[in-house]
Amino acid sequence: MTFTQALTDRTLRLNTRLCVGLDPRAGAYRDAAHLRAHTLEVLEAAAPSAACVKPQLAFFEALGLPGFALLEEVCAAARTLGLPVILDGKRGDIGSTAAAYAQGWLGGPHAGDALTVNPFLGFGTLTPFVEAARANGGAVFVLVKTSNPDQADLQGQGVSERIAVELARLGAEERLEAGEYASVGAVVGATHTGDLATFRALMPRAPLLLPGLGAQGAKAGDLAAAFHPGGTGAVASASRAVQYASGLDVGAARDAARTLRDELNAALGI
Ligand SMILES: O=C(O)c1cc(=O)[nH]c(=O)n1[C@@H]1O[C@H](COP(=O)(O)O)[C@@H](O)[C@H]1O
Repeated sequence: MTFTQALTDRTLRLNTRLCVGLDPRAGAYRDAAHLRAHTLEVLEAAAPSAACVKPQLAFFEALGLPGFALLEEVCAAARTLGLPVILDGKRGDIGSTAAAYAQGWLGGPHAGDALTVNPFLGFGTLTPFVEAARANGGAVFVLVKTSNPDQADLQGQGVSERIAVELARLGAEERLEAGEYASVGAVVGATHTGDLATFRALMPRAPLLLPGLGAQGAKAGDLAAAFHPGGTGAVASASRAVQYASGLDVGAARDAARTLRDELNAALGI
């Protein structure tokens, strides 16, 4: 099963459109062992409410080599729990370097996972990522309009819509059954509620990743326009609002994930 098939399957089977972000902050823990234990505990606690999990690579890179070992453990645990993995790396570079990123994060041990990708260097630089995703049953989520207020400096609506049109074109190259999504997805900040219907319409076959739920102010009740009827085609993502819902209380993380899942479903009338 490909990443997008697994995501849709879990969304419908568990009735959840929540992506749980894992952004373990070293400063929140006594030591590396504490960080590791808490991160794995949160993953397990939130999993029943999650359609997928999104480790942010920056927080693992910040830990040096032990961070890479922990990332492998997180990915393995997610697989055991049946959770598709989106590696949030926002990678992008000239084509030859992009190929190395694609090999590292969409091939080998990460085959079948998805990766967030930055299109700033041009549409041609997406090719190695898209090819690796297609070859390995994975997916890419390309930044279209990010959740942060500063995005407006460079991401005018015209730019974001141009990216969306290109992603739709790439998605249309794939032969899909009814209800299936392409391996080329898009990141649209959940904070841009007024734009969700536009991007949904521009990219009918793209799975959408909507980050910004919770800590950045986006509300589950405002995101219905990003979904297709039946509640497929998008996942909304929260990191701090789950992992640190109440300090390091794992029960609170479990409850927060459940609540966000339920709020997303309520907004869709599901
Ligand atoms: O690609 C992402 O996931 C992403 C895109 C975006 O536009 N905004 C955004 O916040 N993110 C990531 O989503 C996570 C948001 O974290 P919280 O604000 O704690 O939920 C971080 O890991 C960000 O790097």
